[in-house]
Amino acid sequence: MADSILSLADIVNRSAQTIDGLCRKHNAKFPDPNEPFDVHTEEIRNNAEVLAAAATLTAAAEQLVASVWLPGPTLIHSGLAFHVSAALRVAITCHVAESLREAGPQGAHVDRICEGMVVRPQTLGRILRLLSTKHIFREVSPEVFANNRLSSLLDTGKSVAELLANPNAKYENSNNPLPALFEHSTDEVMKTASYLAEVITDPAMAASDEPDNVAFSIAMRTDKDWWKWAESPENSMYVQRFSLAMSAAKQVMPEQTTVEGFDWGSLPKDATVVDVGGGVGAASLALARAFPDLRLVVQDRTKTIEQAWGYWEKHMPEGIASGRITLEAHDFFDAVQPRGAADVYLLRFILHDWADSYCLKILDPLRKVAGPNTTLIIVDTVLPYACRNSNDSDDEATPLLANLGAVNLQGYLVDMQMLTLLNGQERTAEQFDRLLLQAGWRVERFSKNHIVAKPV
Ligand SMILES: C[S@@+](CC[C@H](N)C(=O)[O-])C[C@H]1O[C@@H](n2cnc3c(N)ncnc32)[C@H](O)[C@@H]1O
Repeated sequence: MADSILSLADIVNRSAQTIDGLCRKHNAKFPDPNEPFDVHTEEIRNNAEVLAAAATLTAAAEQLVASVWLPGPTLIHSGLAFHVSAALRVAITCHVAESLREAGPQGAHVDRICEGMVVRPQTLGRILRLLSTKHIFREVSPEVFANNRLSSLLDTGKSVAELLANPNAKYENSNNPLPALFEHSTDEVMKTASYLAEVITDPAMAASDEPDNVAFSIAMRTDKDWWKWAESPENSMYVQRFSLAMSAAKQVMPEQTTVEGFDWGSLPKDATVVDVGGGVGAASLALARAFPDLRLVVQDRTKTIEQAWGYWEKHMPEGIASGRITLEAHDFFDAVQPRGAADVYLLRFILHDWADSYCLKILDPLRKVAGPNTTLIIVDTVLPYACRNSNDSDDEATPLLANLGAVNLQGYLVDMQMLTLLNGQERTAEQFDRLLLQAGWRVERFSKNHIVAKPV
């Protein structure tokens, strides 16, 4: 057997022993995959040392499977993976996780899960068996399914009776935004992704940076870009779901990371931070709470700023009343930045929505008015290469993929989402360096997905 395979198996084994040792040290039980998700039993997995060992184990185990299992079936699994996505959407629309929560640990027969719904038991049973094979749900006995840790994340917390009475309100007043994220991903995002090959082999579409000339345009039969499409009243169902989906996505990088991602305390008293495309101002709110001396300007599209008034009225009315917080409708493609030379321009999850040519249009007005001490802070995922490069200082002897494969897959999947929905992209550090230099900004440092730049 190849040394690399033995070495991967050894990494899996040693990482598992590390986790076991840490669990004993902290007198904790590692979360049982067959029990529903619960923040208390998850605590040990979030311990930094346990998380690091779990990441190494996951990267090694996934690479081991790809190295050992038959190449044909391995590829077929990737080629047909969309069936798992489609099945996941069915489980959500048929309220299976809620039904199985009500059934308890012994589970429920598929006949019972289907009660009150159009779906046929023999069909849903096949769909749940596929998901159980992917460790989402458990088939506890033939045709009887129960929730497990993964499937319980699909539970909105509502009763099945309530959901059947009003299925369109599934996400209203739910504390769990994950089902909305998965339904958004497995509906319009999945349909959109299926046109990627057509788009990148069509000479006109392939050469286009336009956000209204993408796979999404074909899938949703629209000539509007995502932003204008989302503002159309007939798409309000998608937009509500998307807003909730984004609150789930934000859990991965909460506003607090921006409070910690830069030394805001080093700015002069009363420094002005312009949150360009700041949404309703969630990151600005976190900054305003942590640094009472900052003056914050939240700029976004007119419709978003209309919502922002209610948001600030609820969370920090005194900030608006004192003039410390300014809400401003402003199109970031306008040639003039109305705030002039600010101390900081913050672009949080903005550039990944756009192709380079559009990013330059956003960055140019900021560079024109920037003073010598102005700081530009970009918050976006910085994607590593899948190979080692000359800047890497880590262990070259490890057989693991340089980006840890499965552990960091999400960034590359979101990159595809940006490409197909918006003509946007997640970028590598080198791509950020080049783009920002072209716009007249020099990167000073990269730190935890916060890119700090100064005028050239
Ligand atoms: C991915 S969201 C990021 C929001 C916010 N920065 C955050 O971190 O939560 C992108 C934001 O860009 C805004 N946006 C899109 N096009 C815009 C434009 N032309 N001018 C100003 N804002 C725009 C959207 O309304 C949205 O709030």
